Amino acid sequence: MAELKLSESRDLTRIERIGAHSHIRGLGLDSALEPRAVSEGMVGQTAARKAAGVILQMIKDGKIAGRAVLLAGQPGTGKTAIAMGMAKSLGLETPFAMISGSEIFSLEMSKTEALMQAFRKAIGVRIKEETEIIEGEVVEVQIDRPAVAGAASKTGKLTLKTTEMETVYDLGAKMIEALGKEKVQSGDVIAIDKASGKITKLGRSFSRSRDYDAMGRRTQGFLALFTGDTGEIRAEVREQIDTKVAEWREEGKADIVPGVLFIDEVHMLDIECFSFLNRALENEMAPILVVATNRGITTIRGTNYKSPHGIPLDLLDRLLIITTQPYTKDEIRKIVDIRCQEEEVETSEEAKALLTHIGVETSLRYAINLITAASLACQRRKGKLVESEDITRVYNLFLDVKRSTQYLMEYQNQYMFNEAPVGDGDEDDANATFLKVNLLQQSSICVTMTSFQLCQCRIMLSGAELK
Ligand SMILES: Nc1ncnc2c1ncn2[C@@H]1O[C@H](COP(=O)(O)OP(=O)(O)OP(=O)(O)O)[C@@H](O)[C@H]1O
Repeated sequence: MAELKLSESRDLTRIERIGAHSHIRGLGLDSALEPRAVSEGMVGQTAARKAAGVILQMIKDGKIAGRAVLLAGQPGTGKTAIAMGMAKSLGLETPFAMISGSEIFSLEMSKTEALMQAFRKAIGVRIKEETEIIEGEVVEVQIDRPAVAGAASKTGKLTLKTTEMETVYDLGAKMIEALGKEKVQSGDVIAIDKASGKITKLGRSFSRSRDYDAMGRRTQGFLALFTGDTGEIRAEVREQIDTKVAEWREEGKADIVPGVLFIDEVHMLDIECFSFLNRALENEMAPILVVATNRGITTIRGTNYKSPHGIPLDLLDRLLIITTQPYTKDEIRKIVDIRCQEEEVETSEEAKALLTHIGVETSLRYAINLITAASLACQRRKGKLVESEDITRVYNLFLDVKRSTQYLMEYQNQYMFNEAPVGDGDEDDANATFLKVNLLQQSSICVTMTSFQLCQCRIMLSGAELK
């Protein structure tokens, strides 16, 4: 029974979720910030990765505040992947906060408060603490037991050996208790924090030649984010925290570490938020703002004006813009390879080639999504290697956007509230134009599809043209 439980719990702990970007481990740059073709899970997109690397260097140097970067590009061209790469390269010491533009509308607080909290999450305070640590190998612990129980508190002696010398320390009741709790015995290697009396067992000494620092002074740093996760924070509380942090900075007890705030889908913000961002970036403690969008020229939310990416021109003017480019077939193939590995799906070369073809004809995301689904299809037929037939099976089960749109166009009359262009005759209607453009874009893709699909597409196109 006990064995069963053990194996059950072991299985449970082995479950690891694989996210859309879990294969990204950095930006894949060398020490001269030159992008390697395939590195740290990153493929291609070299110009954008290099530009992101320069920003990263600026962040690491800590010399700039309030810079903002825009990652702009078509859907699925790796904008979020690059932002994740930046986050991974920064390491744990630099805060990285990530939100999606739409999140700020769904929280129980004002939009600007939500943005303010996101900003503060991306700013770290490193508090420097000088502590005295004694580290060494325990030679002997000697505890004097009081003659009558409870008559007086315990005392004792601890002999600690370092490379240079052996030192005997007098022990008080607190230290004796701490040694007991850690079950410290002769031969253990321990560290004692003199200020708090905390004892940490580092291990056992096998050879007595190890080097230890006795009374070494170390700077212990920790990062405390001065933000709150629960509801609105009153302005006074925020001010009090800021005053305290300013005091610590003056006394040299703390450093401010501006990190990175990444806002994905930035076009979802509205004019008030954009105005807030303009202002917030002026602050000397402001983090680096990285925003991403896949929108073209579109309406700025909250206004009737259109602007590139739906971002007001004054904010756009402050942004360093990095564009991402569509992937080549070869790059898609490499990303498919990496994802198959990441999702632990053994896939035949032929199946990978088919996935690549699908990625080129539909979208990279769709191709990636088919990997795990195809692996399930493979398991069903008790196969060991995902083959083209598995890919074809799931390709027929799950539609990509283009085939789904085709289907919609065909059966639109049977749907509720459809606003498709057929028959309404209004040339200015935005939806109609969008769908028409969509249809026209599909025509080139359909050519490579089956003759049945090609025929369907022609019918639809002629329908759109007829109107
Ligand atoms: N250069 C790359 N190297 C490795 N994987 C990538 C690369 N670019 C994209 N991917 C992967 O492809 C998928 C889609 O990319 P991603 O989500 O980054 O696109 P995006 O540009 O943010 O798209 P959208 O505009 O739709 O948000 C993700 O799983 C991502 O990790």
